[in-house]
Amino acid sequence: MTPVLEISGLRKTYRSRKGVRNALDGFDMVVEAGQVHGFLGPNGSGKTTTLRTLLGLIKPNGGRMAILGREVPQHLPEVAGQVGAIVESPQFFGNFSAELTLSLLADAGGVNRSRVPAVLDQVGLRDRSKERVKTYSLGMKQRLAVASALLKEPKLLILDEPANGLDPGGIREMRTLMRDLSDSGMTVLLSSHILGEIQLICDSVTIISAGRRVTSGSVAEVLAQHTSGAVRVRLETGVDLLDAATTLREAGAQVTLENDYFTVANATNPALITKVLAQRGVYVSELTPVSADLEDVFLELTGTAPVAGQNRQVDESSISGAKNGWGQ
Ligand SMILES: Nc1ncnc2c1ncn2[C@@H]1O[C@H](COP(=O)(O)OP(=O)(O)OP(=O)(O)O)[C@@H](O)[C@H]1O
Repeated sequence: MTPVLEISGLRKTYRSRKGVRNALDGFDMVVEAGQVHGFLGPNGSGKTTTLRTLLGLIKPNGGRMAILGREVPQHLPEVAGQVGAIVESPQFFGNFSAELTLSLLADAGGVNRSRVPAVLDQVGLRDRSKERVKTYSLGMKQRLAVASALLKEPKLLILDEPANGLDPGGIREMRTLMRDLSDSGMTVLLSSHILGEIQLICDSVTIISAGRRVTSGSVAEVLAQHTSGAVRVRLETGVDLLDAATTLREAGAQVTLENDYFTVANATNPALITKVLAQRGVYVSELTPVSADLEDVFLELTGTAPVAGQNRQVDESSISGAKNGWGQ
């Protein structure tokens, strides 16, 4: 099936009196149909530039982009009707109700007003739709913004930081809304730096750093590729943890002592731990991989600066294997 969104080798250079900045340095991204796709990156990594370029608001310096199989910006007029986007926080008139706001937006966009109650239902604002927008919480205003993007029944919905500034309740509502939209068959591209949320909401992710993709895939794949590599070790009760840790350290392991267990970093061959300890008559009662969360992966990957002028994506770089079982 044709991906809903394909970007390859996208470049954008900003020139100012202070010099030249490569905001996008050969960026690649693919979003498959029906996914809620998280677009993650630290501040200034190029997320907004990517989304604005995709929507024809900025002219790229190179690369290729396609939405629903059509090259953009050349064919943007043909696909624009199938893309809903909120890239900058929309401003609403506080004295208008949500219903009036959406009705006027429907008129302006050539959409039948009969869509208004439907989108109000979709975002859960039907009950409050006759109240003035200035009485709304930030979360409700965000949902109104999403409602405005849903008026034309898009196949692809692009949201830049939709959970920004929301309290936990607002984030939960936004999360439910994203899932409901995805269940209805829509593809959602969500830029965010709220990693826990992305992990909960998204099926797949692309992580960008310094204008390049540093990893992509399903959330599970990304986490699996970047397990912390550490294992947690518990020993039989009564065994001296410090002694056992010293034994492992002497054998070359990186050991961190905790209260009633220790962790061994980069343990590519955990059997080595049991073997070294058993040779000293110490037996392991538990050996568990320490799982990484998206935040660990994000920090690890976005901390790796891409090499200037090198065009390939960072996740295509070769990763050198562990040599001695301790990952060193
Ligand atoms: N109009 C501009 N002129 C010059 N530089 C710009 C311009 N817009 C963005 N940049 C620079 O391009 C880089 C990418 O910015 P962009 O806004 O795309 O990042 P972002 O990932 O969306 O960041 P944030 O999460 O802070 O919104 C940054 O270094 C930014 O300072």
